[in-house]
Amino acid sequence: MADLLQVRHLSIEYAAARGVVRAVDDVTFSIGKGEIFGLAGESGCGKSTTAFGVSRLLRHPARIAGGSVQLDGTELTTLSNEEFDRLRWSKISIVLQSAMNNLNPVLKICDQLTDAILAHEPHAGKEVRQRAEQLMRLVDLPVDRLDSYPHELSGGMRQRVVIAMALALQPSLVIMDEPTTALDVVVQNGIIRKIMELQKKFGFSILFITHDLPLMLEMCDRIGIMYAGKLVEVTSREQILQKPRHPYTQGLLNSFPSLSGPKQRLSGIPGHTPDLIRPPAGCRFCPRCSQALALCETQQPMLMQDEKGQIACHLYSEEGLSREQASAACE
Ligand SMILES: Nc1ncnc2c1ncn2[C@@H]1O[C@H](COP(=O)(O)OP(=O)(O)OP(=O)(O)O)[C@@H](O)[C@H]1O
Repeated sequence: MADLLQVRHLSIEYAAARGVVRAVDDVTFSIGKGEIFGLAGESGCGKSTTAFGVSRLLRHPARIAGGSVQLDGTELTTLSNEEFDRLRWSKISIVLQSAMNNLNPVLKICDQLTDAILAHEPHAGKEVRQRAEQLMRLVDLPVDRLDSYPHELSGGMRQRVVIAMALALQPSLVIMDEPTTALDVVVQNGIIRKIMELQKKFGFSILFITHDLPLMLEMCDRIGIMYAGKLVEVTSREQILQKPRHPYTQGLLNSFPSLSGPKQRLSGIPGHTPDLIRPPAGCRFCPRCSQALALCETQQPMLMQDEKGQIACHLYSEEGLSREQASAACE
């Protein structure tokens, strides 16, 4: 699968009163054309900051401290705001959890949809209303709701409008950060089914962020697991379901009830995430890891590629294994 998005060694910092928070640290991943890629990890691990970095939504005190983000070969981090505005909605769009509350309360839905289209296609003219009607049908909303104001729609309907807006110009990448979290489960299911249907129909790629790991495992082709600003494992849904490798991925999976199979006690992960202003010198997960080697305390594992995906863990590195064997031989 050809890559659509390439994120390379991306680092993002927040200048906080206590010091510099490196919320995203040397993160590298790619998303193929038509692929659904998920980012998972505990609260505060840097998922949203990564998504904001890719979609150029970072605001002071955040800044990109290094790395590159390429969309279809175009470097996004160095584009001027005007240049990026031309790509927003037409190549890359974003659906946030709070987006349904950010619709302009004094504009009818029709005006919000047509404004989005006209901003990129000023000559769309009369057909723009028809395009808005098509978009409403696309997300299963009654066309007469075009003449409603946002407060006249339910939360689920407003989020469908936001999804329609995100798809209005047929972007190649849609970033979805907790797109259904604020909605009840039934409405949530309907919207997720709709997103999947539209993704199949139009073939856009998705960067999907959610705390709902079972949902992510259902939706995504590949998943990146983040811990304390670092990517620790990137692999296929099948690999994660069958044999998660990183101890953190294993812990994360054990924190959620299984979708199938017998009921099991959830074990969770003891301890808490480190302070990102002063992260541990070695592996950031080491203080919470039941499988840690001596090396893990002092040396940060690199993200390595192998046939199963990418993993940053000394349990899978040659150096980690050889030291382990050497110390076992001494005992
Ligand atoms: N404005 C800010 N100033 C300082 N630190 C910030 C700021 N915004 C976020 N952070 C820190 O950056 C880190 C990453 O936050 P981010 O919101 O990206 O994580 P997340 O994984 O998306 O979390 P959640 O799942 O809760 O949304 C956290 O440690 C957070 O405290």
